[in-house]
Amino acid sequence: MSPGSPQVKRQALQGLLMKRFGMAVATYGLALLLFWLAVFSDLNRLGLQAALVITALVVASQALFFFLFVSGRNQRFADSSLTEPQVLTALVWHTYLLAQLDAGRGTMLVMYVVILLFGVFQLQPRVFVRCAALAFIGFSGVNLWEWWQGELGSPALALVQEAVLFLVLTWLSLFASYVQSMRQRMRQRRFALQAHQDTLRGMMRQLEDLVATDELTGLFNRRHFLRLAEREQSSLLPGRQHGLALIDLDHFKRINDQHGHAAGDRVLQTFAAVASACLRDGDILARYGGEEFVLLLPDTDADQFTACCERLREAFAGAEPVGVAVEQLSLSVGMTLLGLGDDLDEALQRADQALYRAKRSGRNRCDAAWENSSA
Ligand SMILES: Nc1nc2c(ncn2[C@@H]2O[C@H](COP(=O)(O)OP(=O)(O)OP(=O)(O)O)[C@@H](O)[C@H]2O)c(=O)[nH]1
Repeated sequence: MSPGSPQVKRQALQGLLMKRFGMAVATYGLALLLFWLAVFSDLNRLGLQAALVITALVVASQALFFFLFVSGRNQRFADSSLTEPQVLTALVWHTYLLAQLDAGRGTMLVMYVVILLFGVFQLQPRVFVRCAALAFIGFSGVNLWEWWQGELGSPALALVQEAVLFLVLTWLSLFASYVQSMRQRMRQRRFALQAHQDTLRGMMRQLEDLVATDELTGLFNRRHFLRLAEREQSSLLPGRQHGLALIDLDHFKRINDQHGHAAGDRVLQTFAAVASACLRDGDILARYGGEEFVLLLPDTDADQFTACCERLREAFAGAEPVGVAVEQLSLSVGMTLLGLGDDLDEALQRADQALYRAKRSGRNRCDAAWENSSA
C-alpha cells in the first residue's frame, strides 16, 4: 500500500477522527464530574437515582458514536467526522443538565462555548449558526418554561444570562464563518500550488526528454546512451553479458551528395524506425553521432546478439525511405560483449575496431570483437 493511496489516506483521517472523538469524550468526562459535584453540593434538582440514569444515557450516547467510529460506519455519512450530530447531542445534554441547575446555571453557561468550539473548524457557517441558534433557543426555552411555571428564581439574572449567551454565540458564529473563509482560501491556494507543481513537473519531464533525445531521429543521444549503458552494466548479474554494437550506414556521404541533405536526413530517420521495430522494449538504441548508431542488448550471448544485428542489417537493406530513390541501402556493424567488470570505453573501442574491419571487408556486414571480452 503506497503512502499516497486512498486507503492509507482514509486510515490516517480515521485516526484523526478517533483522536478528536477522544477529546470530546474527555470533555464529557469533565462535564459529568462537574455535574456530580453539583449533585452532591445540592446545586442540582435531580435526585441521586435520576442523576445516575442521566449519566448512563450520556455514556450510552457516546458509546453509540464510539461504535460508529470503530466500525467505520461513520464513513457512510456525507461528513464522516459526524461533527454536527456530535455537537447537537452535546448541546441537548448540556441544555438538559442546565435545566437541572439552580444557582450554578450561569457558571455552566461557558460549556456552550466549549461544545461549539468543536465545530468551529469543521462546520459550514450555516450549520454552525444553526447549532448556535439551537443552544440559544434551548436555554431560552428553559428560562421561559420556569418563568411560566413561576419557578424562575431571578428573571433579571436570567435576562443577563440570555444577553451574554446571545453575544457570545453571535461572536462565535462570526468567528466560525471567518475561520471557514480562511480555510477555503488556503484550500484554493493549495490547489493552485499543486497545479503549478504539476505544470513544472511536466516541463521538467519535457526538458529531460529533450536533453536525452536526438532531435532528428527521436532516438536517445550519445550522452544519454552512455548513462543508460553504465546503469545497465551495473545491474548485470555475474557471468551474464550485454551485447554492444556500433552501427554505421554505408556510403552515407554519397546519399547526401546525390540526393541532398534532406534525403540523407530521411534515411537516418528510416534507419531509426526500422531498427526500433526490430528491437525489444529493453534494448537501447541511440544515435552516436552523424550516421553512426550504438546498440546495447541487455543480457545476451554472442549468437543471439549476432542474430539480432543481422536481422537489423537485413531489415535496413530492405527499407524504402519515402521520397528517396536510393538504389541500395546498407550498414555495417561492429559487435562486442560487455561484462560486469568491463570498461565501457574499451568495449566501445573494441566495437569500433570490429566496425572498421566490417567496412574494410566490403561493408554491408557484421563483424565481431569477442576476443577481449569475457565471452
Ligand atoms: N543528412 C545528414 N548527413 C549527415 C548528418 N550527420 C552527418 N552526416 C553526413 O554523413 C556523412 C558521413 O560520411 P563518411 O564519414 O565519409 O561515411 P560514409 O560516406 O557513410 O562512408 P562509410 O562510412 O565508409 O561507408 C558526411 O557527409 C556527413 O556530412 C545528418 O544529420 N544528416
